Amino acid sequence: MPTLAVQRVTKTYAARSVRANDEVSLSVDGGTLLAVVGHNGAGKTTLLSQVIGVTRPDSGEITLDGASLVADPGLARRTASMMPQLHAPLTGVTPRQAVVAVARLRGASSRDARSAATRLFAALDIEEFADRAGEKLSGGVRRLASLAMTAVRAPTIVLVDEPTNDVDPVRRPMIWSVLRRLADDGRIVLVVTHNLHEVQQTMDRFVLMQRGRVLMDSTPATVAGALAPMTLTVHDARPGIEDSAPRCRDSVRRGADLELVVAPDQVVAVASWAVDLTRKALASSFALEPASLSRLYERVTRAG
Ligand SMILES: Nc1ncnc2c1ncn2[C@@H]1O[C@H](COP(=O)(O)OP(=O)(O)OP(=O)(O)O)[C@@H](O)[C@H]1O
Repeated sequence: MPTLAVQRVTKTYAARSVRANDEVSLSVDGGTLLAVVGHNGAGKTTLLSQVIGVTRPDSGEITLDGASLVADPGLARRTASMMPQLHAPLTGVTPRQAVVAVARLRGASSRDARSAATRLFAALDIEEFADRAGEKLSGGVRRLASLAMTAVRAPTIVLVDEPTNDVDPVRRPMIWSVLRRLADDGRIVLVVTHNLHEVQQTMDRFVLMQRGRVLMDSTPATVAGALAPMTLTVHDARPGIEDSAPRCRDSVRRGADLELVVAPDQVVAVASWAVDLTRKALASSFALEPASLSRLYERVTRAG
């Protein structure tokens, strides 16, 4: 299996003195679907563009099986394929022409390129748009076509920046299936996304970035195990009611709402307390939710 190693990579954009990546380190093996999550401006795209050799780190090293992608950006571009955050230029070409052309550039015969394109259009359910001029496509279909260009005859590393943006809820799982297949075939797949629910459902591992640094490097399964507590949100909670709450791990005010982190053995007591609050009109309603990556993200980024 190939291994991508990012070692203490730092990048500051001189124009704005922004330290976009600050000693970022991670190691990813082939077969891994890795999510890169974090607030806007956390440095996710900067990390990807250094892996593919478009941006050069100020310091640190990026290697694929020991070979430096920093010293040889040409190697980076040959061994990595990237779907950019912005739409791929599809003006004047159809998705089929674009995907076939990329496959041919990556060494496929004309026949193999055409059948690979057809398979991807079917997998993403965009066959009906495959021969339509790029400028006449909707934003979502253009993004799916861009993903097909990235995935066709993909090299060892696949980098994908916010693939599910503006794609409908029926086709979004198809995107994850295509990415999963790329990883299952032994590739290293890094996906920048803001969709934490999809990360929790589909990814092997995630790194959480904040202000250029890696705050967490974990797996959705670990998070689910470590976060056995539930969250109770009491809406329109009267000031001071937290004093009467049964024992809970943490409580925080969010405007008119009160949020409590509740251990499993306290769920019943806390739920009946919340029912009582609504009966006495001390709160309008409440919601009890299981632990989620979204909750963890909120907590970790607030603290970090
Ligand atoms: N070419 C550039 N020149 C100057 N500053 C830049 C450049 N590209 C990015 N930045 C800055 O570097 C920081 C990290 O940007 P980056 O695009 O890597 O973040 P991101 O995590 O991908 O954000 P988003 O989720 O909004 O896409 C931001 O403060 C951004 O404004």
